[in-house]
Amino acid sequence: MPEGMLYPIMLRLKGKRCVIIGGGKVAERKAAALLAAGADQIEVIAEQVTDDLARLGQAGLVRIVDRQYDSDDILRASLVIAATSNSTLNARIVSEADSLGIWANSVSDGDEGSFVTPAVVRRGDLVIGITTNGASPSLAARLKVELEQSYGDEYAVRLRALRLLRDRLLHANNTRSPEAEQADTKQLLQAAAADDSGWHELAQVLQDGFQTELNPMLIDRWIERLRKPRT
Ligand SMILES: C[C@@]1(CC(=O)O)c2cc3[nH]c(cc4nc(cc5[nH]c(cc(n2)[C@H]1CCC(=O)O)[C@@](C)(CC(=O)O)[C@@H]5CCC(=O)O)C(CC(=O)O)=C4CCC(=O)O)c(CCC(=O)O)c3CC(=O)O
Ligand SMILES: NC(=O)C1=CN([C@@H]2O[C@H](COP(=O)(O)OP(=O)(O)OC[C@H]3O[C@@H](n4cnc5c(N)ncnc54)[C@H](O)[C@@H]3O)[C@@H](O)[C@H]2O)C=CC1
Repeated sequence: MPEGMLYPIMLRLKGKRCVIIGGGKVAERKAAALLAAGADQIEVIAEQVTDDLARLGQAGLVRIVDRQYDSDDILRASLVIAATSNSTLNARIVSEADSLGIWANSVSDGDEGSFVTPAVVRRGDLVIGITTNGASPSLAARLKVELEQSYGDEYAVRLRALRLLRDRLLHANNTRSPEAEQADTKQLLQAAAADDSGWHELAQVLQDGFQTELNPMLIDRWIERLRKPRT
C-alpha cells in the first residue's frame, strides 16, 4: 500500500552527483533516464554490470565502480537509486541516504524510498512524467506510449516557437503602461498556446534552418495574427 502522496517536481541534474547501486537491467534503465535528463555525474556501484552500462562506462558517460556497496558511496550525492537485486540492501541504502538528507529511490519497494521514478515522455522542452505511485508501473508505461502517440516531435518545434514569441513579448520595449502591457501580453501568450495552426509557419522556418534565432518579423506577424483572429 502507498504510504503517502507524491509531490511532482522536475529536477536539473547537471553537476549533481547521482549514485546508482546495482548494475542490472533496472539500473541500466535508471541510468539511461538520468542521462536523458542531462545528468553528467552518474556513478554506478556494482561488481556486475550489463553490457550497455559497461559501454556507457567506456564512453565516459557514467563512472563504474567495480565493487559492492559501501556506506561511504553515497556521501555528497544529491540523488541515490538503490537498484540491486537484494531488497534488504536496497532498504538499508535508502535509509542511510535518508539520514544524510539525500533523496533516494528503492527499485524493490516504492514505499521505502523518498521518491519514485515516473515513466517519461520527452519532446524538447515538453516533459511529461507519469506515475501511479507504484500501484501499476505497467499502466504508467502504457500511458506513456499513448501520450507519445498524441504528442509527437512537432511539440518540440512548437515549444521553440512559443519560447521565441514569449521572449519577444516579455523583453519588448514599449511605451504603454505596465498594467495595460501585462494584460495584453498575458492574453497574447494564452492565445499563442491555444493557437493550433499559427505556429506552423515559424515551425517550418525553425525546422528548415535549424535556427535558434528567428527573424523577428516572423514573430511580429504571428503576434499580429493573434491580435486579430480570423473571422
Ligand atoms: C515504485 C517504483 C519504484 C521506482 O523504480 O522508482 C517501481 C517499483 C517496481 N516496479 C516493479 C516492476 C515493474 N516495473 C516496470 C517498469 C517501470 N517501473 C517504473 C517505475 C517504478 N517501478 C516506480 C513507480 C512507478 C509508478 O507506478 O508510477 C517505470 C515507470 C519507470 C522506470 O523504472 O524508469 C518503468 C516503466 C518505464 C517505461 O516504460 O518508460 C515493469 C514493466 C517493464 O519492465 O516493462 C515492471 C514489471 C510489471 C509490473 O510489476 O507492473 C516492481 C516489482 C519488481 C519485482 O518483481 O520484484 C517494483 C517494486 C514494487 O512493487 O514496489
Ligand atoms: N523498479 C522497477 O522498475 C523494477 C524493479 N525490479 C526490481 O529490481 C531488482 C533488480 O532487477 P535487475 O536489474 O533486473 O536485477 P539483476 O539481477 O540483473 O541485477 C542486480 C544487480 O545488483 C547488483 N548487486 C547485488 N548485490 C550488490 C551489492 N551488495 N552491491 C552492489 N551491487 C549489488 C548485481 O551486481 C547486479 O548488477 C529486482 O530484484 C526487482 O525486484 C524489477 C523490475 C522493475
